[in-house]
Amino acid sequence: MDLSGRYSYSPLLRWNPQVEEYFIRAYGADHFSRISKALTRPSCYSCIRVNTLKTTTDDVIQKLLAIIQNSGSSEADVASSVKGRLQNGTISESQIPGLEYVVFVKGSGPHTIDYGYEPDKPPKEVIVSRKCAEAVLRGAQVYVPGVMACSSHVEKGDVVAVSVAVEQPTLDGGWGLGITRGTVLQGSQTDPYYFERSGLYIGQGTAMMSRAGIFRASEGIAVDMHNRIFQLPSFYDVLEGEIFLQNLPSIVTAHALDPQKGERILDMCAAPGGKTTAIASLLRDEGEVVAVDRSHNKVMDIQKLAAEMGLKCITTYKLDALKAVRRKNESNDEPNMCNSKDNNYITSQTSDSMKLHKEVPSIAAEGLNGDKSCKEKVSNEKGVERTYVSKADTRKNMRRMRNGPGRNQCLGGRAENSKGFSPNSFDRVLLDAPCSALGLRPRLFAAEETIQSLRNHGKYQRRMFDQAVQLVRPGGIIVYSTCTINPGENEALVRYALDRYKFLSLAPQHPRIGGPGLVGRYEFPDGYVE
Ligand SMILES: C[S@@+](CC[C@H](N)C(=O)[O-])C[C@H]1O[C@@H](n2cnc3c(N)ncnc32)[C@H](O)[C@@H]1O
Repeated sequence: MDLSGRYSYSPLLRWNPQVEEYFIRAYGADHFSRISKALTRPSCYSCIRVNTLKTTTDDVIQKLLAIIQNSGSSEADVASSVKGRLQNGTISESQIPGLEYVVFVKGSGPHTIDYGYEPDKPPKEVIVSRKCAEAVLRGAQVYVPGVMACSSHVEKGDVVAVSVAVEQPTLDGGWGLGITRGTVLQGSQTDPYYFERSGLYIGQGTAMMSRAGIFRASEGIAVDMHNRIFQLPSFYDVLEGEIFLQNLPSIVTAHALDPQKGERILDMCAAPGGKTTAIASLLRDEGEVVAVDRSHNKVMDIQKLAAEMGLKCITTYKLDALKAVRRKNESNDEPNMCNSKDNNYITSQTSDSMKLHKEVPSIAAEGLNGDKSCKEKVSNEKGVERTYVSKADTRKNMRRMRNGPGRNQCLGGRAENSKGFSPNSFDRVLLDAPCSALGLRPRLFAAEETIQSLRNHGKYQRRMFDQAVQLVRPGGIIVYSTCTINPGENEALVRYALDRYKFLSLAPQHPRIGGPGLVGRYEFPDGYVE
């Protein structure tokens, strides 16, 4: 029997049938099929944003080359782990105008792997969960919790083939993983998911524990992946504070916002802070970036990243972006709504500005003729005075000062609560909205999203956008971005914004990477028109 197809990597992404039909209608069958296939693979480039406040692009390239060559670098330990993965890699400075501080490192793949199959002597195997496999495809190792099943008699040091169990249809019409953790594999067709795992082999590795150890331990590396389908460099812990690994569309999003020194910027859904720190760097740390997120722990992550990158102009708050506009009775300021009739906005829309990057589409909505009054409020000081802190929070803070940090404040820091901000109080607002994330890759399963769940994302995003519009000053800029391919969360939001807020218009964006956005309409079976 020819089993070369079985021990290969040729996944087919599963979608909810209605969602698939909707995307095919939006993109066309061929284009959607290419998108769907591309989503199953990692990007062949790693993208590094250089922290130009601490170092230079040339310096980073030199250091990375030194690490690869393992030439007396103080990061020798890391070097040895990076080296193997970078042998085929090339490092280059971005040629995109304005993005000279971005470095690309090329990976390779997909590679064909010889799993050593011989008739009647199948290789020893490990099955991992889908999430684990997606991480492995991005360059991670196989950690103990990700292992679902393992051949009998696997000992430490054995070479194992690694495949993935992807969700399958269940009898009740849903999707499930019908495999019990700890299952013993026989290498035969009676193994769980035997046929379903055909074409889902993601590489070969060395078992770091015996089979018993893998299922007894609660943490640690189970399989050291030495032979991968995709070889991507891993820069975990390398040049900390000097570089930040970030997808190119995220870097472009910060550029689209075009922050200017001294401005006051709001990042409405900021954690873990990738775009916040990109904006602060573009400001050269001069101005104020107010970064909010609704999760306390995630706000702490932003603080940690800002400290690591040496950025001081970032102020963080825990805040629900749906309540980002301070209520009138909590403010002394008279709200100066930017949609008041007195504001004489000019709407200019060019077809050019509809060319949105698909992975992270963004619009810059600009009121061209607004007043710039909020500029003078900007300083490099923390913007605590601009946010309302309740009496309860003040009491809590005093208690904390007396008693020291609580369990959640183990870093010594804390996330200040905010009750929101005054209307028109920001020069620019980034709304990097929570979304269906259907543009993130590699992805091995996509059928969990339904038409209804996609529509709910859209509703949530529109409510957030309604807040963003109020917070930006007349003449200011809003950038909206997602990491999904769902037009209902991208182009449809842009349509909503322009229809509902006549004073908004699309603004040019630099740099512009990718093609134009989609134009059209879709009528759902329930009559809903998008
Ligand atoms: C796409 S991620 C943001 C990524 C971030 N901008 C970056 O570049 O690192 C979306 C974030 O929105 C946050 N979020 C979701 N709902 C929120 C809400 N109602 N208010 C504030 N943040 C929210 C999530 O906690 C998550 O961190």
